[in-house]
Amino acid sequence: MLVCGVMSGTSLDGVDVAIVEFEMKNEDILFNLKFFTTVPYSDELTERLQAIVQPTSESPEISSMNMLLGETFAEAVNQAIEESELSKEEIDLISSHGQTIFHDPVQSEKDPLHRPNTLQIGDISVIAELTGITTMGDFRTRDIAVGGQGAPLVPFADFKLFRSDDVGRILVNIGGISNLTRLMKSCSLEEVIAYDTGPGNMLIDAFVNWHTRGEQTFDEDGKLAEKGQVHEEWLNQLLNHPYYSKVPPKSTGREQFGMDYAKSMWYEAEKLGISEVDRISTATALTAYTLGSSLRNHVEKDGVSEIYISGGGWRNQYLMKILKEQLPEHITMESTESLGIDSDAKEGIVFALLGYLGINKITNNLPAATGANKNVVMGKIAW
Ligand SMILES: Nc1ncnc2c1ncn2[C@@H]1O[C@H](COP(=O)(O)OP(=O)(O)OP(=O)(O)O)[C@@H](O)[C@H]1O
Ligand SMILES: CC(=O)N[C@H]1[C@@H]2OC[C@@H](O2)[C@@H](O)[C@@H]1O[C@H](C)C(=O)O
Repeated sequence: MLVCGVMSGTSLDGVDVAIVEFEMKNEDILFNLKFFTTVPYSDELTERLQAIVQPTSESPEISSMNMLLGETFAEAVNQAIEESELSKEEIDLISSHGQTIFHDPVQSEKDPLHRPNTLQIGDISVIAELTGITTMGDFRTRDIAVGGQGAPLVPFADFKLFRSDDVGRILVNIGGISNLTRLMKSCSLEEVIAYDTGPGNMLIDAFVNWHTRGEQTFDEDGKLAEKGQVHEEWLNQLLNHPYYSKVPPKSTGREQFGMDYAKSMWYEAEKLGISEVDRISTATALTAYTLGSSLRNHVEKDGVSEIYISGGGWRNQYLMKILKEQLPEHITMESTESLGIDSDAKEGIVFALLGYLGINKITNNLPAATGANKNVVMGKIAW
């Protein structure tokens, strides 16, 4: 079966399209990435989305953006199919994550009418109509409906694709947020541990944007962070954020580590007289330390010896250098490319897999990672 996975992450910079062939062999799922591309959003679209992901955004804008993103995703898929030289008739399914606009998966204790919720937009009916291909999407709500956090969803696919009978592994993705999946040697699905560790590139991107007055949107290869000094005292204050000491399963996003938090950090640093470049170094260290301390917890007690990184953070060489310094020397840290998976394509492949399972009515959530009270088939379909 050929599935086109469509992923648009928290960085709001574009949409990834991965065309993947799947085959079920006994218990194993075999996959073959046929084509991958990233279609960047226009600057205007990124700006609009940055406004829409704020909790103050209004329903008319969100509702209209739902339709516009449906069109954007459909165009990206049509372009990918054309470039891949496959024909539309060969593609059995589009599986689209959508763009997360809001994620609030914990029941409020104060408001009895509040409900755990998550919202991914980019309407699947529009995608199905403009591509002519059956489309699946809106995965997370089904997991929330059974008491889960609706995130992270990647660990289920990590288990299916990377679990080994020879070695314990941790898969890490550093996108806007960082997350990890721990797969002990020969582990069962129930033994998987996975959670968001905290910020990934999100704070670094915001700081670089402000420092360069909008000229740069990220710290290319970590060059700016490398120039500065980590401000240890401020870093220690930042490490007191309550999210880091929460016990998994846990997930986070812009609601905790987005623009409001970045702004409060930036002004706090200004008051403390910390230079802009040192703020970028310290934000980079915050990502490395929080991820590093979570990794250490697992490598030491769970017999893990291999760590594989995906997501844009892999390209931030300074971040990777200080992350490596956090780990015991015998641990190998490589990109998922060494497992045969392009690190940028990984999330697209994962959503193609979740759709492949969903359309075959096979459960595709992982209660151990999301906290759900049962296994369910996530995803809605537009034929
Ligand atoms: N050459 C580079 N040097 C440093 N950082 C980079 C480089 N290339 C990409 N990045 C970082 O990677 C980010 C994009 O990562 P990615 O595409 O994995 O995020 P995402 O999928 O949107 O997020 P998430 O996985 O959290 O949903 C950019 O915002 C940037 O910070
Ligand atoms: C609600 C939401 O979109 N969460 C994203 C986000 O980006 C990274 C992290 O926060 C993770 O929890 C999740 O995405 C990946 C794809 C996941 O569900 O595993």
